[in-house]
Amino acid sequence: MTSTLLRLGTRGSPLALWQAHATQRALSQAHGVPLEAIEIVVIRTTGDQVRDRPLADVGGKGLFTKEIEEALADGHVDVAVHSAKDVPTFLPDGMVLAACLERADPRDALIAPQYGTLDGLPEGAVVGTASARRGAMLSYLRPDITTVLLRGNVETRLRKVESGEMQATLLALAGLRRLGLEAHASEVLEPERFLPACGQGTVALEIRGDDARTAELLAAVDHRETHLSLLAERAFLAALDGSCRTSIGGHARMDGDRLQLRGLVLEAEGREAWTVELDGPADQPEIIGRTAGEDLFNRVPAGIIVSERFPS
Ligand SMILES: NCc1[nH]cc(CCC(=O)O)c1CC(=O)O
Repeated sequence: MTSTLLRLGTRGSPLALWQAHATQRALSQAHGVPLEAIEIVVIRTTGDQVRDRPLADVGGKGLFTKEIEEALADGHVDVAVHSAKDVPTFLPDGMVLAACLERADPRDALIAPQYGTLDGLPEGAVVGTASARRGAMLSYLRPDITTVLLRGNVETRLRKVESGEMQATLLALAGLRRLGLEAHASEVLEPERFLPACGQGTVALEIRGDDARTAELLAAVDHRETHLSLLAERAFLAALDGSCRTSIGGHARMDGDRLQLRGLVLEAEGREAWTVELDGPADQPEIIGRTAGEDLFNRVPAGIIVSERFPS
């Protein structure tokens, strides 16, 4: 019998399981132990049980992470494996993001079986999404388009578009790839035009802040560029104090020893957008993120940014 080196907590959705298995593979390789030594523990979350309402109405961020963090706090698991994009801006006390796997493609993809591209969608087309950012961004670029709520897992969403219930949807390219569904992407949207969510495409590993043993084990799989980018993107979000009701995009990438961050806040209906671009030394991601966030915060009119800590 193999003894357990680490226990990974994850949701049970196909995407979450892919992430847990990727983490398992990376850790098993890095430490020269069999896959079975890295145990995967599936945990059901509140977010998994809500199908019919916008997530923001159920209580916003944390719906997909709370129960996993509880298992982490209780010591039932050593690591919580998350899609970085679904991790709330402010972690519970005592928890830290210790490591990131190498980022996959962070771009959003349009799935429009009949029309192909955003520009090719007919006047008044109906596009489904559950993301405030994607809905507002679409309206900003194409004010004639109607966005409707589209929830459910990736397969369910694709089926609704294929059946003609709506003309298009938008999904993360990374998620489509992980599920082997990339062929459904009819257009990949460049960050310059359609800024992804902070953390999109990144798998983040959360641990108890006082768990030095796990921190050391995870250091072996940490991808530096991804980690620095995530720190910048999350510091940007924190400075804006944004909830998932606020439409915020953010994307950082490294260029040599510099880190470049692009950030965006949209008015909820996509009537207006405010953008920021900032670069700085790559080893100061949090300063870059915070400075960019504060700059936008000062330029965006009151009422546009909904606070996560003091929800309205
Ligand atoms: N909110 C759900 C979610 N969380 C992470 C991904 C995709 C994978 C990733 O961004 O790492 C998705 C699906 C989507 O937005 O299309």
